Amino acid sequence: MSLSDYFADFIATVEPTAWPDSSTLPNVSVIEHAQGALALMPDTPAPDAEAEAEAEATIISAGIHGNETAPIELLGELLAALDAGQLRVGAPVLLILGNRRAIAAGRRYIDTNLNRLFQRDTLTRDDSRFECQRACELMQAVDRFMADVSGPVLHLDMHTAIRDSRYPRFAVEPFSDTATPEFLWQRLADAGMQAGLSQHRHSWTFSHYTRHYHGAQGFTLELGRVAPFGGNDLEPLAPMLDLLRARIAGVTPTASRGAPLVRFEVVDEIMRESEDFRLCFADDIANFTEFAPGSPLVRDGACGERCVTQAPVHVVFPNAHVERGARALLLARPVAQRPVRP
Ligand SMILES: O=C(O)CCC(=O)N[C@@H](CCC(=O)O)C(=O)O
Ligand SMILES: [Zn+2]
Repeated sequence: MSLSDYFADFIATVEPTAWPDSSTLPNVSVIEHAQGALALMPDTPAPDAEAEAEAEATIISAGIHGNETAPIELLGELLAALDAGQLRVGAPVLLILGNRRAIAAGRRYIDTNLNRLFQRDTLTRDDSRFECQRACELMQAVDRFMADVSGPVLHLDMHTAIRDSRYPRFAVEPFSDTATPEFLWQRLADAGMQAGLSQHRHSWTFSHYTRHYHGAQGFTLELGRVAPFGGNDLEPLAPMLDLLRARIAGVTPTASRGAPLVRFEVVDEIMRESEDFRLCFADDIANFTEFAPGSPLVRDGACGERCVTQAPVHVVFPNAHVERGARALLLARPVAQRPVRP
């Protein structure tokens, strides 16, 4: 069975799909850590993969939100290249397709937002909601992969945003006590990312999981705007595809040096507290739109109106339709840029 067929079956079938014993990839062990989560472990790592100062193993995930199709198409490109022998596995990689039922239905989620559930001890297998079951499986898959690899790991969890953005491609850095090394930010810039947004507190997303519990480097990557399958412009994502290919091959990416990311940090977040909740600005504003002090942001039946207080803020991921108690928008401010060395 090819990798492409395996993942296509995984989305299409309601029955569990098992990875057959015989792998079609030469010199690579394929291990199914969960349905839709395959580890590719090379018998002999590429020389670069061991020499690199950066993380050698990679977790590549797509489809955590079912309607975010560009990342699924990128994963499809990687699978096709692996199947055709055009891409060799030179470093361990865990390939994950997240929310099978939501992908098949073309929806963000079925029962609840999968990307808020990656927290140990709060989630149990007894919670029958589809995404709760899936989060348990994916956490276990990551734990198993991490037990098999040595050295640092990079997790790239690929998404697309609901709305336009002043920076169409941006990386969200989960909260952590340890800083992301500068060379990794530059790797993302080389891969066509335009901005970086650092979280100010735990958010229990998938990339936060690998970072928080396993000390991996991890990012949520926003790769443009949500579109149906076939409606994505993959051209601006070509440098990202190059980075993913290089990670799998265990080689240093050859991409040209991209402009440094514009860096932001989250300073606050606003939760939806009641059913009676609305945004005080047009529903179609772009991510990173700036609001001046005094501007009203949201009106909530439980908490009243929230306005910008002191300095201007940039609004990211505003969404009045999230579940009650969930994050409805992030407020961010620019981080002073370090001088660029020639
Ligand atoms: O456009 C939106 O409002 C959401 C796009 C998306 O799914 N973003 C991720 C970001 C996760 C993070 O904060 O790291 C999400 O909301 O899960
Ligand atoms: Zn998403």
